[in-house]
Amino acid sequence: MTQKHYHISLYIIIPVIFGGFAILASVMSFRLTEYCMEHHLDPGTPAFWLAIIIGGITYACTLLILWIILRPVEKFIEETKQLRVLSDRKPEENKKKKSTDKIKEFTQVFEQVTDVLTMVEVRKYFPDIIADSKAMRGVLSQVMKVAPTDTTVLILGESGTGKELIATGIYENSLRKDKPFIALNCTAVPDELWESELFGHEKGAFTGAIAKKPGKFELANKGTFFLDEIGDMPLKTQAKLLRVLQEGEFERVGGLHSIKVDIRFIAATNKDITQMVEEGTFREDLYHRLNVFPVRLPSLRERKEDILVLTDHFLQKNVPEPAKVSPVASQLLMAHAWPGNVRELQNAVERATVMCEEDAIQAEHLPENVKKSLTNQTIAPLKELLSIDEKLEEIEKNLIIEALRKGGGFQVNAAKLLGISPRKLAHRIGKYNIDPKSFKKS
Ligand SMILES: Nc1ncnc2c1ncn2[C@@H]1O[C@H](COP(=O)(O)OP(=O)(O)OP(=O)(O)O)[C@@H](O)[C@H]1O
Repeated sequence: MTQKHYHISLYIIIPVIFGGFAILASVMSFRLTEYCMEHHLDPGTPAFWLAIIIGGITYACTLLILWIILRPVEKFIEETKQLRVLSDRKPEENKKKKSTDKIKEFTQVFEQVTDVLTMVEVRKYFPDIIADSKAMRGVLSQVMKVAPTDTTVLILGESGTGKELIATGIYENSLRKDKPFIALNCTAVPDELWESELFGHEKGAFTGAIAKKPGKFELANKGTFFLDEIGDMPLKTQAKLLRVLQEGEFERVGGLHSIKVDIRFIAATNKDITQMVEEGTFREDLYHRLNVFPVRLPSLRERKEDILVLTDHFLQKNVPEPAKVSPVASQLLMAHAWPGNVRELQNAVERATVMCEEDAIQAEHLPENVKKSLTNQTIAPLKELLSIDEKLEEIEKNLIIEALRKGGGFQVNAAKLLGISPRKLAHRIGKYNIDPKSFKKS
């Protein structure tokens, strides 16, 4: 005989049990009072004992339910706290916390687990993208959601922030990953070639059209079309692109019949496209068609936690036995504003690798503008540092970030490197809003 299993939600069971107790208590008190009145007895003493009994049973049931629910959670917390990847505190500190603030402890471990899982997810699905910072992981979790759909994505971000890398990541995690990926850099197309580049042409359509040629739209059919630097597309071409986006059809230059296509579009720009719309240099209707799922990539200045991880990544990419980065060089890399973002960093690391003949990259191996970055902080574009205190704070913040990275994200290690107590370090981490978890290696 097959056994049937019924799964009832705890949200139903627990209210039913406690509701049942409340009803039972009311019915029994009513009956008791009725009985006492019929027999001319004082209901005070029996009511007191009834309350004690029902209270005791409810208390025991609550304990049992809590034990059943919390036992696996506590086991999970205990086991995960043993993992090196999660524990950034000494065991004694963990014990102290456990007895005083259990909810806080649970929340902290759950947050750490989620953090590590997102890092693992990022590395699994985007192996070429280094994204340890919270900001970038947030972007990638958005990208993960949109990748397997056919939704049009508009990637915004300064030059060198990795827009092309993200577009490739979307394609590789999409349902069209076995179909063509056609990329077109809109800055690279001369004005007179736009039409034949996109739509292709028939033989004899114009002088020099000696044979029929398919355009990018035709090549991208059933696949993905990445329009890089879309802000540089001429207005005339924008109108034609809009038709393909809306109706999925076009004609070859010199052609008479329409060709239907099924394309997933990804566009990217480093320009302020809303301002372009306001100025009339970008079509508003096309902007709305493209802006279905905008993804904004933060500049490297906004995710300083990624700088040294990216540096290590590029060092490992260049040579089999990569050099280390000296503390002073790390400090300079952290202090630079990186207007050219990841691309500029990549070039600086490549140059340093060539220049460096020792086992550690020193300040002198870095480009001139990076070497000057600590002094340049007086005119740092984002923060407009005015006073010496602000400059010192920025340097202190950078030193903490560097120590956290070296200490693998463990505050105890970082505090030792900095020669301060973990308590002081925790205070400063809070002050500068640094996320120590993002320095942990999964
Ligand atoms: N998160 C990252 N991890 C690893 N490499 C990165 C990352 N972001 C960017 N890069 C590298 O930096 C370089 C520039 O990236 P990419 O071309 O994608 O930037 P972009 O935003 O498209 O630049 P542009 O606007 O100038 O076209 C590439 O070599 C890319 O591999």
